[in-house]
Amino acid sequence: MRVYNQDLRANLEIVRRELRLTDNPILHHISELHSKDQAPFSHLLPVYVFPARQVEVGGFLDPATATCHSAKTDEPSSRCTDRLPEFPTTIESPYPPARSVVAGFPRCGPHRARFWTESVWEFKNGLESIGSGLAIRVGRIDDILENMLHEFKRESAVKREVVGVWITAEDGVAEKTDERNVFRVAGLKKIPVRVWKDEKYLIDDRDLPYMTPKEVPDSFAEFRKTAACLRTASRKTLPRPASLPPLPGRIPAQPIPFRVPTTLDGWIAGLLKPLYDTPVAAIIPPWPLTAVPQHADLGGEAYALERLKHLIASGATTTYRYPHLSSHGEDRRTKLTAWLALGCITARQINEHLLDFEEGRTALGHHADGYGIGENGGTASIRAELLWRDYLRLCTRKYGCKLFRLEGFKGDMDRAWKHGDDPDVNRQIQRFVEGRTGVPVVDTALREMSSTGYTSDHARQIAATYFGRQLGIDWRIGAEWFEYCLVDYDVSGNWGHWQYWAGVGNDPVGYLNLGRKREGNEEQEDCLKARLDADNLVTLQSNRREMQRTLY
Ligand SMILES: Cc1cc2nc3c(=O)[nH]c(=O)nc-3n(C[C@H](O)[C@H](O)[C@H](O)COP(=O)(O)OP(=O)(O)OC[C@H]3O[C@@H](n4cnc5c(N)ncnc54)[C@H](O)[C@@H]3O)c2cc1C
Repeated sequence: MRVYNQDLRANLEIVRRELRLTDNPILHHISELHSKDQAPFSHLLPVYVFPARQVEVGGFLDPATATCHSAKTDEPSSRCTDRLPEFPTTIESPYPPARSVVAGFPRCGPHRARFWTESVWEFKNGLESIGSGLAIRVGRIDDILENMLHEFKRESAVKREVVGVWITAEDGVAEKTDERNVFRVAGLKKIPVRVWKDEKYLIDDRDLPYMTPKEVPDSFAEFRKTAACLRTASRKTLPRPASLPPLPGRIPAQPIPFRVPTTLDGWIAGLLKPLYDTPVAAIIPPWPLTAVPQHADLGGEAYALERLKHLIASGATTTYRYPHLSSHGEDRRTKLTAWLALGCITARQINEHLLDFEEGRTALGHHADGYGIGENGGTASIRAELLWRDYLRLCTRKYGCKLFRLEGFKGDMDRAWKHGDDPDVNRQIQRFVEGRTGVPVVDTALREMSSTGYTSDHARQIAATYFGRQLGIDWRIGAEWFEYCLVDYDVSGNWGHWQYWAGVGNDPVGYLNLGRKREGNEEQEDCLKARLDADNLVTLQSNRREMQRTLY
């Protein structure tokens, strides 16, 4: 009989878009149990998987696992082991390329890939600072889980077992499939799975008045009524955990044929490498050197909080949405979305900071206009915008895969869409992607987005309206292009808005007439002035002059 000197009972946490320590329900709960010595496990293993269906992971294929091919016969001969192969090799990924369904764009472009990696890495550093760590892997969540559960128990002087798998719920269709697969894999080993609520939104799921997703109204205005007072609609944030149970000693490695790096630079290089080889990389025109990117921030929780504090201290949260006041430029928009999308910060953290400022509870922002005098137009607008995020997420919950259907939530089968198989339409798509449509305001938005990963809400609306309603092209291609470009890509935010502006989503939407092309593009210029408030245009307009020098 085998004698164990000590049991190792590990809980496995599959980390998703909750890349933060503060206001993190799972970590808060574990930390509480750990501090009272009540945790039902001795070790915690947080695991993050870069999903192969969303981001190209070919840059991590390990040549040492390649199948060697004879130069003459080109037939597989043996598994390569510890030396570089003599003959050309093929390393096959077990996963299909991460490409969009309609147009075949890579699903995640360089701006997001970098920001995402930085955010994961900073989360890993944060976990290490409180006694834990993070195993970062690539592939499919269920494959990694299966491998981990299998390898975990391998020969050891200590009895090692995984006693639970925890994961946070998400509403996207593919994310739901991942969840089901986690249940399947863990179920085969009789390991219980616990699904936690996603708490990065403004209004907590438990406070919504709907019994089922079907009850979510098809109009934002209607939904808005569910939270009469947005200031108090949010729950309290959770404190940063003081410490966590340690990692189990031996952590199963990344399964072949991949090998994962041990540095941030290695991760970024691995994710960017396949992108440079795609045709898309070659067609994006260069960003004019003198133009200032509006979103040049780094990924990770610390940077998100720094940005939020800066917005409050500078008074930008008070002047938000007031185009004629003095805060032109960089701070006209919060630019918090990329962090929100990855869960580096939560909407309720933003709300809580705004409340502290409005009530003068902390010294932050005490020199700024609006300090200590209650809600103002700016802070109220930010809350209203954050509610939009909540709403779009609930629409995804309600409509599932209809989010990606051409006929949209409305099921509008009457519209005749143009498709890329027509050569003329294909050329229009190409020009849209390149930011060379000939409509300056659209081109400015598109080129800013592809070059920097960000453009403002109004600029996005204009580009989406132009593509979906003016050109009448299959709007999903535009949505897929945005998915590639945007640093703040979020499945509900992007696809929900594209439906809306293409006129197949919820809420009746006004038609944003960008005007026909004509001499001097005066109409577009007027439209630009009307739709894009002075805000980011200080940057955008000076960028535009630079761009037009390159473009026209
Ligand atoms: C075609 C199109 C595609 C979009 N794709 C995305 C996307 O992939 N991911 C995404 O998060 N948002 C998306 N949006 C919504 C919006 O454009 C961005 O949230 C906003 O531009 C982000 O900039 P910001 O952080 O400076 O936001 P601000 O304008 O400063 O707003 C503050 C916060 O409110 C939220 N917010 C603001 N405007 C909206 C809005 N219209 N809808 C929902 N939430 C909003 C954001 O979380 C934002 O961080 C899209 C909009 C359009 C028209």
